[in-house]
Amino acid sequence: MAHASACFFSLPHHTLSSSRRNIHSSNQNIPARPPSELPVPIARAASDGSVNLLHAAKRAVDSYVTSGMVVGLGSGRASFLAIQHLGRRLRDGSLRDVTGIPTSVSSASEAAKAGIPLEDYRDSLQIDFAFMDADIIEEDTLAAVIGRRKLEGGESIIQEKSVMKTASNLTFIVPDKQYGKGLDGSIPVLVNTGNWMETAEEIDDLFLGDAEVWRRPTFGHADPHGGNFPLVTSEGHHVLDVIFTSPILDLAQVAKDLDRIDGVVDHGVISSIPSTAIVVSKTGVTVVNNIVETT
Ligand SMILES: O=C(CO)[C@H](O)[C@H](O)COP(=O)(O)O
Repeated sequence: MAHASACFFSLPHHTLSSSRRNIHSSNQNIPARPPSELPVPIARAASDGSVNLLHAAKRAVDSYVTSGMVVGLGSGRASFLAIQHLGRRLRDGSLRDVTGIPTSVSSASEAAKAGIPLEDYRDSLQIDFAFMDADIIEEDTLAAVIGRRKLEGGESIIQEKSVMKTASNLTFIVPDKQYGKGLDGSIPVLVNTGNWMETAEEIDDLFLGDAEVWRRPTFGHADPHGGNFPLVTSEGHHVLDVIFTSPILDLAQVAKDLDRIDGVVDHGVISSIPSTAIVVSKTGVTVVNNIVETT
């Protein structure tokens, strides 16, 4: 089984000229069968929208993966469904010669179970397509936040972002309640451990009144200092959760502001790259993109 490499390099950002950016959305609702027509366990799932999560995961694979591709395998519930579907398509022979690049230890393990041939991420890789769950997606820009979840050893926001930025084509899968404008909640920020408190104070000053900054604990009691067991990631960083209590109006700007602070290594915002979002609701899925149209 391939393990995610801990060695990452700084990769070129894809840039979008804002004047050329043409955001459009296509409402492609896949009608869901009414729960009454479905077998009982699926009917139960339908009522909470998880059948549509499966539709979205299948759609990410069926619309974008073709034989011979190198595919970045995301992390999270929908990504794991997509990994399982990709494994099934490889087993039934409708797809061939696909190589998976896991974004995390858990996606590597899910892919190994699904029988997907894997390679570790490396700087020189060409990744044709990647899919990923997101914690939130900003409407229109499709800037995303990842990494709110508990990191279960070996997980790496840096690795996940490297795979996503390298992919020629990127699709997020997100529930509709996590898609919109002015969403709030936390943004994880990776910081050097030595001067973490100064870094935390600078971030606190930057977002004064809009956010609180808490160091993430490994387990147990949490407080602004990270409790008795503050988390140190596999790459040796602390995670500061910048918890926005006011709506975040411009995620790309938040990312730029964070990038300027000494001691900040990376963060969970991914912005300004061409991407598609498959937005999942109880009634279906909607596909939205921010792809630049060249004329
Ligand atoms: O951080 C993330 C990926 O890096 C995802 O946002 C996270 O895994 C979401 O998980 P789920 O969709 O299962 O709630």
